[in-house]
Amino acid sequence: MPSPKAKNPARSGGSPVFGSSNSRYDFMSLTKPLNRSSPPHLVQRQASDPTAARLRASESPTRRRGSSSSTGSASGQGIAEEDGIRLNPSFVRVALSSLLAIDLWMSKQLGVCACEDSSWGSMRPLMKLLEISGHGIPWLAGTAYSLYKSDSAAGQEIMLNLLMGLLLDLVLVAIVKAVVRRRRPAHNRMDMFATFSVDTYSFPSGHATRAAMCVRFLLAHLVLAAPLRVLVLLWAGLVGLSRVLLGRHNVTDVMFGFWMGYCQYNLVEMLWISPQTLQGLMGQLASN
Ligand SMILES: CC(C)=CCC/C(C)=C/COP(=O)(O)O
Repeated sequence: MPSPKAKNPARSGGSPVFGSSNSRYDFMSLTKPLNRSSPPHLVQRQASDPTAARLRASESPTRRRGSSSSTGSASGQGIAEEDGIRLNPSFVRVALSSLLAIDLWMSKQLGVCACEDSSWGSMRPLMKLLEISGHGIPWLAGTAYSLYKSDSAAGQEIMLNLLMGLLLDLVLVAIVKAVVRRRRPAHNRMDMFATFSVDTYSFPSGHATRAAMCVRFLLAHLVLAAPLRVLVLLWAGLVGLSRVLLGRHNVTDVMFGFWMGYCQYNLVEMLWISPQTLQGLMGQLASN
């Protein structure tokens, strides 16, 4: 993830390319030539840098092998061979770096409601309303209340499983956020209510996972008229979009979040607690 710190050289010019240092992605200049005395993590960055690769190609092992014969240095040849390996940056790494660069650029362009004086700052209250509609607290409270109020076994079963799904979502998102540790976009104003400490991180968007999982859940278990089904889908899409417009997330955080939430629903189905399972569990608890 791009370091939001002003130290970042690419903020003041140069093309954004990513490298990972301490699990963080930073900008680096494409225009700087390869520095042989670079620390190892920078050398690693330069390996994924196509321009740097071109620069290195101009001193490729074949060329240097010729020049090394003039110097006759065995160690020089060793370095050339070593560099020969670095000259083949993996296509996946380059593609990933480019994707991340596009992601950062797009997310910055789309963060038009990040603060009141942003270009679409007047839409911020509406975006924050969408944020609240996808927040964990109203969903947990609403589901727990419906479970409590439900007087049919079928209704209780559905609400219990939705509650379980919501809790599972919180745990899984917290694990991924803690592992990936991608910082929120620099233009985000951290004024969200009721967050966990892992919510300082942005990958994946918890709102997007919850929205995707809940939408699948509701469409599968509630009998809704077609216009309502469309509305539910639209709501999820808008929650995802609002995350980027508010500057809370990069586009990939939300896209991955939607995918993760979609998959989480499969997990909820696999772990489905039926009245029989519940009775069995209760029986086991009572006998222990
Ligand atoms: C306090 C509870 C129950 C949930 C926290 C919900 C929350 C604030 C998630 C962060 O969402 P994003 O990752 O989309 O910003």
